[in-house]
Amino acid sequence: MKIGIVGAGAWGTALAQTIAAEGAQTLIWAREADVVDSITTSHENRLFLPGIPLSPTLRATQNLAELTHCHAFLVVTPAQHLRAVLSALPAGGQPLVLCAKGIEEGTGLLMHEVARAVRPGSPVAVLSGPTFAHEVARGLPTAITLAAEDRDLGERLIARIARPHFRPYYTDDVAGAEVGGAVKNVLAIACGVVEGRGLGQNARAALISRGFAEMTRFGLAKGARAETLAGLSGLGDLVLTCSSTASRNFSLGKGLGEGRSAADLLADRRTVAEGAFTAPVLKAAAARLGVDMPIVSAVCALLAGEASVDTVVGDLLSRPLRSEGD
Ligand SMILES: NC(=O)C1=CN([C@@H]2O[C@H](COP(=O)(O)OP(=O)(O)OC[C@H]3O[C@@H](n4cnc5c(N)ncnc54)[C@H](O)[C@@H]3O)[C@@H](O)[C@H]2O)C=CC1
Ligand SMILES: O=C(CO)COP(=O)(O)O
Repeated sequence: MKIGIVGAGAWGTALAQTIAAEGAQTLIWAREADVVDSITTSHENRLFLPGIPLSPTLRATQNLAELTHCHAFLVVTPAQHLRAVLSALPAGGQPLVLCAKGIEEGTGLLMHEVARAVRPGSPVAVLSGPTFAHEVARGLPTAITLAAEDRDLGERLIARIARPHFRPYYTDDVAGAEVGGAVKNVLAIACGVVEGRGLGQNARAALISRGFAEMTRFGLAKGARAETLAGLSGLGDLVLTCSSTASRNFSLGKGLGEGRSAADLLADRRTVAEGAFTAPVLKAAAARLGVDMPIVSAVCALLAGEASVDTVVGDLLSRPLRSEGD
């Protein structure tokens, strides 16, 4: 199965490197000419994954039509660009493995729902978990969830992309895998705020736990299974991104906690902090479903500049005391 990678940010490059490292010719589509040039001539993605040598068997192109002969696509563009990129992919019913973590602005759709709308003839899978790109690209041990309703497709994809250091685990719970990845980005912003404002490790642990309760409530309302939310793509990724400034979402939150504005922190950046886009869409989706997500709402207020850090923290701390399971 020849796999084409669509999107050459940090994550697309790390996945391409994982596949190409064992000698398979691998083709990656990059939007930027300088990224194509950098991968082709220096075997490095200097813009999005600097300092990590890439396999010479990895070839980059700026022309999506060159991917026509691939048998499956790993689609690794940011969530808000998925629809446009899928529309521009060459026609064909190849399976799509969706790797973005987010919810679409305007529609509130999960990524697999966008893919089904744009390419109804293509089977869909989701790849999501605790996977910092720079670690995967260096060959450090990583486990990840691969979700597909069609078990046979899921197992064929897993057989194709698994490596000794890169272990996909199968589930048929596509919505569950996507909800975890989308929601944890917003919660990572909140944990970054705790770090930036110096609120302590207890507060961070409380946010992870109560954030996970929000993720679970929302996920169950979207038809996800609790076991998926407690797995690699949910709790696993939540713990990773809530613990490290290697996370762009956590770093964004840290800046907010230090008193900088979201507009300032997001201006001119080339890398994506998905939680900033997902937060307001998630808040609206939760309201439609009648799901209470106070931490997500607090992140929205901070991102919109509607309230100070101290105000949103005070509001969270003054909520009525309640049972843990509610
Ligand atoms: N970096 C990581 O460690 C991981 C990232 N992801 C997810 O992968 C997705 C891609 O993130 P990264 O590779 O980290 O991106 P990145 O932040 O490294 O690079 C930005 C990407 O956005 C693309 N882009 C910018 N404007 C665009 C447009 N108009 N149309 C299409 N593409 C455009 C760029 O070409 C580039 O590929 C995100 O949803 C992210 O949450 C998932 C797992 C790990
Ligand atoms: O999703 C990720 C790791 O699993 C990357 O997190 P950030 O997008 O916050 O950097």
